[in-house]
Amino acid sequence: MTEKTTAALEKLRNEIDTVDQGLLNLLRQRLNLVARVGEVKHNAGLPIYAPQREASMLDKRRDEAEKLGVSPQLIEDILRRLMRESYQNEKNVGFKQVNTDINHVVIVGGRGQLGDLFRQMLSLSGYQVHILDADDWHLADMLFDGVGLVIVTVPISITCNLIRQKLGQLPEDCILADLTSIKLSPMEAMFETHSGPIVGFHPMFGPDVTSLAKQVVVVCHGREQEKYQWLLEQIEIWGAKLVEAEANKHDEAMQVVQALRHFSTFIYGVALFESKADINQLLQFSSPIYRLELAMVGRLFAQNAQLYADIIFAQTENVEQIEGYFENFREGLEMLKSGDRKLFIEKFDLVADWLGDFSAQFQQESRVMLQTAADMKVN
Ligand SMILES: O=C(O)C(=O)C[C@]1(C(=O)O)C=C[C@@H](O)C=C1
Repeated sequence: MTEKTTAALEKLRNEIDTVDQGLLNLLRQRLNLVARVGEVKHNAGLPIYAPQREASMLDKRRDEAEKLGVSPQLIEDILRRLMRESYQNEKNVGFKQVNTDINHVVIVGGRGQLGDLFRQMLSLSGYQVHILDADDWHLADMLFDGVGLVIVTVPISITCNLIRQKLGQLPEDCILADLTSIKLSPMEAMFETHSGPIVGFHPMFGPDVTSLAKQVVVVCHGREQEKYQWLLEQIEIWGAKLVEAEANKHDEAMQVVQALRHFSTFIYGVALFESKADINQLLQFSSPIYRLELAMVGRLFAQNAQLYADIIFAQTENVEQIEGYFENFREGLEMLKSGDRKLFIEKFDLVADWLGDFSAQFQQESRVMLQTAADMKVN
């Protein structure tokens, strides 16, 4: 069925079209300027992400919007979206190479998604990168000859053995780094195996990101930081934020952030499957927040089972965390069975108090996400 219209409406729509075309031309102009910014940053070795510039620009545009009777949130949303585009475009120019003296780089496990992302970023920065994957070990001696940096990014379950068994003969001054999502045991393995510079990283994002701008990379310092300082600077030029952590503290946090989270999502998927839920129908009746929930579940099962098994089975402490969670569930179920609404409300208030200002912050963040999810809907 065609939508109803009137002559007056069509006239106004024509004017809107003209304004939107004007916006398009302005976008083109902005993209051209951003491309030039990319060149300048590339030559000067400046990071792709400039948080202070973003904050001051957003402040000014919000003030100006208010004076024009435009919602400040509207201009902020638009500019944030445009800046996401900028990260992408500035990346295409490549990045300044911080260390031009380093010999070639070898990524062990470089055909995995994360390895490939690091290969891309290092290549875009002018480094000579070689991949060493499961089938390439016959080339190892040749590739390790004179190597300046070795990055290990293989499944967690084989990381430590691989380091101990295969990386004992690296050149003394070669930097040995890993990208494993737990840090204590790989760091121990690297310390035992290699006597030169060592550093552990955990990139806190999926390999499907299009730019590293604003992404967090955890760094666990190992040995001879002065020798790998350039690599930290290089990662910052890619736009990522480095967060320093001690390996054991990092691993403790991962029990909650990764193992508990992914395990709950996994069980939720299992429950949907066991109850033979009709996903189409659920989607039809879903509120925006439930759509996000399904997106989280769907995203997990769209990926590699081995990867999630690796994360969930990585630390024995994960079992304790999950057992604790199971106990909370059991108590919650008792409360439900006995119809104890009072207890529910008491617990609810307790948690809300404990979250404090974070609840308001998370509510605001989720509001933006829900609105974005609603914008994506076509009918
Ligand atoms: O001004 C810069 O440094 C830019 O790279 C441009 C721009 C933008 O699109 O306005 C993009 C990324 C930065 O984080 C800040 C601003």
